[in-house]
Amino acid sequence: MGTNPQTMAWILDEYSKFHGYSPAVVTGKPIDLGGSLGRDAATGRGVLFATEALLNEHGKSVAGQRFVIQGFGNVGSWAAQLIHEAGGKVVAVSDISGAIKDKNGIDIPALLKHVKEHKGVKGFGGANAIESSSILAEDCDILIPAALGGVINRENANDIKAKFIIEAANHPTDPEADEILSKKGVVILPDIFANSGGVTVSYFEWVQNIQGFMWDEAKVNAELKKYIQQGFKDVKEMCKTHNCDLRMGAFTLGVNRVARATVLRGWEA
Ligand SMILES: NC(=O)C1=CN([C@@H]2O[C@H](COP(=O)(O)OP(=O)(O)OC[C@H]3O[C@@H](n4cnc5c(N)ncnc54)[C@H](O)[C@@H]3O)[C@@H](O)[C@H]2O)C=CC1
Ligand SMILES: O=C(O)CCC(=O)C(=O)O
Repeated sequence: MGTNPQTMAWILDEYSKFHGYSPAVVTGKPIDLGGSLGRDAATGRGVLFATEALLNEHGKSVAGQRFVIQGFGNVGSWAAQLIHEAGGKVVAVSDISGAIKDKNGIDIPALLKHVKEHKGVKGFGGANAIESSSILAEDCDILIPAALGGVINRENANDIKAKFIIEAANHPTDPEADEILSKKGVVILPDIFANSGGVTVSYFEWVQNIQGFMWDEAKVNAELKKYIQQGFKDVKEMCKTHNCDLRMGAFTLGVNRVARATVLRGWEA
């Protein structure tokens, strides 16, 4: 949070001063310095693909669903834009400047223009201002926390009306809230899967850097979609095998992969 490609350019420059030009040392760089096409949108695009996979599993699609998004920076604004393009209705949005709501769906291209000019959602004429503190409890089908960690906790978990939570931020849900929401039947797509589009395309950026080659954006997006869709199937498989929720399924899948590699290298199980 609070960083951008310029920040990554400075890290590249500092490291390269001491070790020679080393583009693969940091990801999320500007395109002109070895960044990957599609990295800017990747976390939001991954959120869209992951949400589509989850909704399909429940016999639904993004089109027509009502979304609330907390955070309108890199992740939140890209997620909003792509969800809007896919026919989803973004009914409320917040950022550090304030929160806005329109139950008929916010005009996201107009909001993006407003945010570019005014550095925040506050004052957007196409929706009503609401209290920032109420954003997580707004009526919707799908809640996307895309700002800070720890925002969903035992104080507010019972007020949440969404049926699905897509964890675009890192660690937005406290363990106590997880338990409360699970009892309410809310399905949570965990951060380590839901926001993995970012690190996946960062991995693609590293692959391109070490090969000294650049993929076009269509290839980046197509590879990302493939990985997210396969990842969802793998997590679901783990959930079936261990009769657990998506968070436990995702953790079990990850830990198993590392454990298997460790044992194959000759370490004791
Ligand atoms: N950018 C990426 O590729 C990835 C980001 N993430 C996570 O996603 C989250 C958002 O990251 P970015 O969008 O990159 O950051 P960013 O700095 O571009 O945007 C952060 C947004 O959150 C808003 N915000 C800050 N405090 C807030 C508050 N108290 N209430 C409401 N909104 C608030 C800001 O106004 C801004 O709109 C973080 O948790 C980050 O760790 C996770 C994976 C990848
Ligand atoms: O781009 C990356 O390598 C990781 C990004 C990420 O996961 C984050 O910003 O939290």
